[in-house]
Amino acid sequence: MTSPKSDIPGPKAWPIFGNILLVSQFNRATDRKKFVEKLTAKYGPIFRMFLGPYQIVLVQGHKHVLDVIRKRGHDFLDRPDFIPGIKLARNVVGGSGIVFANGDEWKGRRKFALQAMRDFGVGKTSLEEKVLEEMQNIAEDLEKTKGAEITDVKTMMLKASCNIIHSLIFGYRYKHDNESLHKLIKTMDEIFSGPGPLTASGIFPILNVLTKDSVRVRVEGFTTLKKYIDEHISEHRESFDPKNIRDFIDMYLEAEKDENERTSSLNPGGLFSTITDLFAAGTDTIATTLDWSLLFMIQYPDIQKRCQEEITKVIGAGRMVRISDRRRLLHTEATIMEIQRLSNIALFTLPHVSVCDTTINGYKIPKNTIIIPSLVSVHLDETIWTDPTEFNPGRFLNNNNEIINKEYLMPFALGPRSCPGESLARTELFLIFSNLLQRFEFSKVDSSDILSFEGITGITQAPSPYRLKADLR
Ligand code: HEM
Repeated sequence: MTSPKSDIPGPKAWPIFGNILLVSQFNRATDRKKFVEKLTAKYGPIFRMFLGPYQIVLVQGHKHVLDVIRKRGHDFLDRPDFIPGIKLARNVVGGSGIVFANGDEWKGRRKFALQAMRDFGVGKTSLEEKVLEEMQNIAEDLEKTKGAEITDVKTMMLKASCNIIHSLIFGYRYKHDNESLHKLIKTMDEIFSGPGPLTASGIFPILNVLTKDSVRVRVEGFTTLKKYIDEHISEHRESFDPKNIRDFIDMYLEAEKDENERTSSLNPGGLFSTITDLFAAGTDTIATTLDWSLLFMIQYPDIQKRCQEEITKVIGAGRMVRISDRRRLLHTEATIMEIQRLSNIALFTLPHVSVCDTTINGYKIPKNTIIIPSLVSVHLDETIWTDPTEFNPGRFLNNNNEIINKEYLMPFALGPRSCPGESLARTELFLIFSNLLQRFEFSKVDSSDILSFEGITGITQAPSPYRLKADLR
């Protein structure tokens, strides 16, 4: 039995198992950034590991990341749907959604989701009203704290981000104290907070027997979620009126009538898995970014004040900030950009796969190699940014206060697999962040509190626990 071969630098790989322990450690590391830094110091910015027979190549630095995701994005278009753990998840869910789909299924569902977001959301007053309603609820939750210590910003934000997706998909929202909303958030967390499919149990699913409890919790979570979604689909089928398309499900039911669409991508399994993907990708990401935002604001009160002064000058206190104000709130916009650059809630893109034999920086990359482009390596690349670890929103503004330097800011990735929720996410982040600063002054509970900006790797890269207080301005 021989070891797997590759001309890309990387640790010694064993027959059959490759570097299975190392890859599992990578996926389970709570500080994945540091984990990768250690390997980079040894093997350089492009290195490989083997998960059993599958080669995984980590790609770092702006030049190579851009090459892989944008310039030659179509050579690295697929997801690793050949990994047994991903196949298994697809069978449990009954379809592959968008995130882990390939080929026509992926194309059809991604196109459909983008269209649905355009029809029901982005750029529409209806979405703006939905986000502002959630913002109003967050403000009420904050007001109730009456300036006392707050330790769980994320849960507060999750209620809002989950409600926005819920409303786009199912047509209605919950009050923030509603039990069903809390249950839905908890179920999502149970399903998605594990280490993902690129682990030992992802290629040898039999190992799941050893981690029975976490698998049971996940399967129970999926069953609960499936029941919830199925009930909504049945209700929608009964009350469906083609003249009044209310939400994402109605749109899907309309498209599903077309035989060609149904046989390719828009089948019932596809509907369930696509809804699951949109919740999974669109809830935690927004809440975590908002969590980081407030952490940065209490660490940098001068920058918070700069945004507040801008908001007061341009809008005043008499009305809420609207999306049409964005072009006039450039300091606030630059601050959000800098928060995204430094928080790196997605350290890496999702795994890509080479669809043909190709190369990266002269290294041979055979077809079906798993590629992990590092977004954090671009956001902290010293050849692009001056003092990359410094929090400085001014780097995104020129002397005329115009936005600059955005081409290397890529929290949503770039290219054909980039985040289809980017416009929705940017709308949510801008409206919630600016309206929060308009109303509240955020500060440390005790001025001697020392805050950590290292982050903890989970579904996304989240801030370490911190406390803050919110006072009405
Ligand atoms: C701050 C918020 C968000 C960030 C930073 C973010 C970031 C990302 C990143 C880095 C990817 C991987 C791209 C790649 O593999 O090359 C991705 C994929 C994806 N995102 Fe987002 N995202 C956010 C919010 C959302 C929202 C609100 C939605 C939808 C409602 C969404 C839906 C998706 C989907 C469906 C994919 C998979 C795309 C595909 O495979 O074609 N995301 N996102």
